[in-house]
Amino acid sequence: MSAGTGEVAAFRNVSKSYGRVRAVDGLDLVLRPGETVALLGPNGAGKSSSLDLLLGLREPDDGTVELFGGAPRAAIEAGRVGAMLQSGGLMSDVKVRELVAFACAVHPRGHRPEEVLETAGITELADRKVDKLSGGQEQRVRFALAVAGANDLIVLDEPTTGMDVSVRQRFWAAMRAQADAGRTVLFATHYLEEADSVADRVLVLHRGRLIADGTSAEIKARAGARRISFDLHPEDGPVDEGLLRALPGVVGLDVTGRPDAVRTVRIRSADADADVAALYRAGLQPRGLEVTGLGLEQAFLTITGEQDAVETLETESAR
Ligand SMILES: Nc1ncnc2c1ncn2[C@@H]1O[C@H](COP(=O)(O)OP(=O)(O)OP(=O)(O)O)[C@@H](O)[C@H]1O
Repeated sequence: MSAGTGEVAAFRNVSKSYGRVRAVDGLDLVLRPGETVALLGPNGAGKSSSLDLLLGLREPDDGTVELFGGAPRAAIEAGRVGAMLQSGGLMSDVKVRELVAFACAVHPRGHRPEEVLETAGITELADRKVDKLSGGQEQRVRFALAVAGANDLIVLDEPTTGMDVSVRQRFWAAMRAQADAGRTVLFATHYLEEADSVADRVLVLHRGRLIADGTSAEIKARAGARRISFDLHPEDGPVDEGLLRALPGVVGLDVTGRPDAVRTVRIRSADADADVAALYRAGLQPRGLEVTGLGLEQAFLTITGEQDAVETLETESAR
């Protein structure tokens, strides 16, 4: 299958355990050409394990993983995939230029080494020994190795760890150029602002399960991306919590204050515009009304926190 159509990667009901730890749990996922996809999740959520499965570095216990409609190994041997992983040291006692030239030479569709050094912004490091680099410089060399050939899919595991702000910006500019060239980019990250600004699709893993999949805006909306807060005064009538809860975008509701005093209402909303309009239509007189946005970070904490609450309930009811 070509990179221009169909599926770049597919997980079909994939599970992987290490002893009693279920690192990946029933993962179903398809990546399509040209997508830039961020993989988010708390520590131990299964991000690295999923990437290892995708690259054929580990075999699933259940389910199947495909790259370009076939076995991961075949796609990798055909030079369709570039990867930048956390693990594995770089060769020691070689110069950056030599290492990059080697990666270009062995890649079935290798670029020119000078071009790769330029893309990764490491031309000035070319004559340095690989084992004498700082952590951030080493990351840039790993990046060069990931783009040494014309790949259809680039897989990056926490690529910007150790990079300073300017290197990080340069890195993402280079990555965007890869995506603009029609390549699919999949990256695991702990930096939610990177996911927010770079990815056009965000996946959230939690205890090996995919708990959210959508654009950053959709994920924020699902978490109740905006907060509406206001006061209701007792002289304006009693507070009808049922009415508030039934507003069209309400995801969460919190009402504080004594029934006979000023009550403060905080709403987590997926559609603040509709909720505010509905408040007035219902004849309420909200005072000091404020609508604030929720960042992806808060959205992420909200949905992973909600998932924890659901799992606790499930565990308790199963007892
Ligand atoms: N080789 C292994 N042997 C045993 N357990 C493992 C192994 N690799 C991962 N695990 C466990 O599997 C779970 C998922 O780990 P994984 O590294 O995939 O998560 P992650 O989302 O990448 O985490 P982090 O954000 O901390 O890098 C964790 O509980 C981890 O301890």
